[in-house]
Amino acid sequence: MSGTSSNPMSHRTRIKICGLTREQDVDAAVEAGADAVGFVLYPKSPRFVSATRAAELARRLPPFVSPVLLFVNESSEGIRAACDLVPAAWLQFHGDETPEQCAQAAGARPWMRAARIPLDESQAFDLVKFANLHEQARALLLDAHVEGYGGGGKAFNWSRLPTSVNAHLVLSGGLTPANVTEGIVQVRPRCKSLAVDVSSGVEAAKGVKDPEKIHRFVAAVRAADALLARSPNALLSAT
Ligand SMILES: O=C(O)c1ccccc1N[C@@H]1O[C@H](COP(=O)(O)O)[C@@H](O)[C@H]1O
Repeated sequence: MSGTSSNPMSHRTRIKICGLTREQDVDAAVEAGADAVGFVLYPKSPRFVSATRAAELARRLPPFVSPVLLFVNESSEGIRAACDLVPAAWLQFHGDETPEQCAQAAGARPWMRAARIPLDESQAFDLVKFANLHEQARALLLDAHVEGYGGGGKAFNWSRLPTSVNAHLVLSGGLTPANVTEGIVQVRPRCKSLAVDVSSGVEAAKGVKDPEKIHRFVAAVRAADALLARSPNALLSAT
């Protein structure tokens, strides 16, 4: 398995803005250039929306901006019902689901699996093994291991990741306009392609996005893309 930093697919970092609950926040994410928007269908989350509400918000999306339905240990009936309401959605499994449960619940739909990476660096996490276990996932989302499963605004140490992972990765966990450029520069050379996912880092309050932070986040992602276009392995070769 080798890293694919020279892969032209990897030259534009995709952006997902997650935890949307309001029309104006969906519009702000689209207007800023998001490729995907996420709806949290986990009742314990402060960003929870029902499947009906997610469908209502998803109907605002223009072509080629994908809705993502985020589940934490949801029943297969619950997942199926939500998918019926938001037919074009990607699925994000962010709980304790097994690879088999994810694949079975998703059926033909594209899905990604959250890997919850310990903040305590004395605890090991084998991402290559995780990728092999989840080979049917279209992407692996890397988040910090926080209480409540996610949306904790905490970043793990990106330099702990293996130098080469044969998977499409979605970097998340505590990303902000101030740190996302560095996150991309650190992680993109290690994988097939990279997207980033942010929730807390572009909020004014839990479940309420700040359009100005969204714009700054997107600008910081584009700055990383420009940096990597000039020097694809800038950070890895310096370490
Ligand atoms: O947003 C939530 O409340 C949430 C709840 C349960 C699981 C995942 C959740 N959000 C996802 O967590 C990561 C990191 O978010 P943050 O940027 O650190 O706030 C992200 O993928 C969210 O989609």
